[in-house]
Amino acid sequence: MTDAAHPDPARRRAVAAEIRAACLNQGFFYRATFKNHGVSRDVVDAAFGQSHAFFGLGEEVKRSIDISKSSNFRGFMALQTESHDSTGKGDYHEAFNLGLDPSLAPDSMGVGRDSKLQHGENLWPEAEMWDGAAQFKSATLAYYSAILALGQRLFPLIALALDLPEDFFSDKIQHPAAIMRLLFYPALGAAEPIPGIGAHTDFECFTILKQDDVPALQVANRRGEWLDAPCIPDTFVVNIGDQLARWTNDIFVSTRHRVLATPDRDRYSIPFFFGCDHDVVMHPIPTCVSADRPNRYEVMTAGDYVHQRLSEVYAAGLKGPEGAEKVEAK
Ligand SMILES: O=C(O)CCC(=O)C(=O)O
Ligand SMILES: [Fe+2]
Repeated sequence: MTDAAHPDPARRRAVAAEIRAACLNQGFFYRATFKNHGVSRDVVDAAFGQSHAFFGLGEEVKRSIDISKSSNFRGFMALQTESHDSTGKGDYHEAFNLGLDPSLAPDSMGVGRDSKLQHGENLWPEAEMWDGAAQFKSATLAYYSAILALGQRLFPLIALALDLPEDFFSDKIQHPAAIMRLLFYPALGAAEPIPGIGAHTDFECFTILKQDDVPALQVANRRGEWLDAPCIPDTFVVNIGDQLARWTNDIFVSTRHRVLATPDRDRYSIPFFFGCDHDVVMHPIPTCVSADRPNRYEVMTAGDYVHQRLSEVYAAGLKGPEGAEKVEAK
């Protein structure tokens, strides 16, 4: 997949057809990172460089921005804090979560019914604790901005792929509920295998994932068999999330995926979860319902849907910060 917002409509329709085929079948596709996507290699390299630096810090600095100090699920999550796996041992990764930063979009702050969940403060390390704090913030936000823009350019292609006008989603992604995570999967060594992240589907419309060169990601096909999603240099993996699967009346597939334990190498990845504005009412997409395929889902707002998913996650025992029912979780 190489072209995003190509000026030639025929080319855009061709790309959209490729996306449609991928989304109907496996819900996963690869996109070239640097070609025509406005995401520079420097921005990607700097974000990964800063991710290495951050996770290499001592516990004291990382814990200073622990997620328990956030009212909206931002900040650092220590190893095995969350669990997607039925063993309940906790996924073997550390994370740093952020959302749309007030410094990037002051006009989006406080917008919407549950603006706290959608938009709010991120937690950043203090310069007194880490002299690399400013660099960490600027590289992370540069990457966030680049991928936010890429996601906004992907929506018109998704619209075309669904036989909708290209601008169908434009008014629905004005204040996007986009959450990004820096993930660090330390080498397990000889320890008993624990999944890096247990099998799950993502909540939002789609995820734009950048992985490093350590293979560990797997996706389930329709028969439930696990297939490797290899690291293809200079690509993003894009996968459809539950919000879009639901909105498309299950025409698009939200695929289960997982990350295996990495025995002898550390692994880093950066997923970016792109949800639409929380006050959008997810009426079934008109091209996805018919007499033969009636709408399968209750109509609700994107925000209510995310809340519902979160309460399921919390009911399953993931401990959140105070006011957890108000927070974004993965
Ligand atoms: O690290 C990866 O490759 C995937 C991460 C993931 O699936 C998630 O954070 O939801
Ligand atoms: Fe995921």
